Amino acid sequence: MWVKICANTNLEDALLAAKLGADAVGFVFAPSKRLVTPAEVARITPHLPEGLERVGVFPAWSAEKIAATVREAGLTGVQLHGGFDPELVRALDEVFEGRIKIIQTVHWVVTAGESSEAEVMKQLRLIAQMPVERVLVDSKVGEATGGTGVPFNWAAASGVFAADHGLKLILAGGLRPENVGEAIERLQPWGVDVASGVEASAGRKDLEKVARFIGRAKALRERPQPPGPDAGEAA
Ligand SMILES: O=C(O)c1ccccc1NCC(=O)[C@H](O)[C@H](O)COP(=O)(O)O
Repeated sequence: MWVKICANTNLEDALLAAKLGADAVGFVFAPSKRLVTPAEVARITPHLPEGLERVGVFPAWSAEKIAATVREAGLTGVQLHGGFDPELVRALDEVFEGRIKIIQTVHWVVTAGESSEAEVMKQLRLIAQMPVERVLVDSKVGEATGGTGVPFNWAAASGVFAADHGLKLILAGGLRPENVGEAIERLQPWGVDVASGVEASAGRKDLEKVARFIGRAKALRERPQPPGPDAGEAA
């Protein structure tokens, strides 16, 4: 199970996530209580272990601005969190030539009486035609598109996660040490992602919560995937 500990704001927390077995750490460049600047991340990444993925979470910026931030901040991946824009994905693929992993975020709207199932399924079909393998499914609560701490309707999402769209789905939104095991068992994602659920306060991680979250997630395996370029990297 691939695990990303997101919304890091300092070296100590990012190193802790690495030490406890995270596959990736995230840094948020979108408006957030956990916002960091490229210069701040540039001071953190040189001190992280080689194999740890460093993912920037981006709002709807231009390809040029994202690429410049990737270089300045020393990132290995980009998470496109400001909506699905095929032109942006193509432009980034051209600039990075496969050297930087792209994660496309898709939002599941958390609103009473509504289901995002059809819309999310439609977006996944479109993304499957793009040079993107990884898709993060996250909660949208009102205007908040990340770091919400609110899970979406896993029962309604089970068909979406079980469908064979050839993508690596990463589950996010309201995960915590207490519910990540149930979430994995119900949806069998390729990976899981957490921000607020392992914090002591906004932007500060809680050692014990991070340890319990990673321990629980790593004890469970994802559904077997067809072999691809990433095969075997997230055991
Ligand atoms: O974490 C944030 O504060 C954030 C704010 C705005 C856009 C994205 C953000 N985080 C991106 C992530 O990948 C989070 O891990 C994901 O939204 C899950 O957050 P949480 O529900 O708090 O675990």
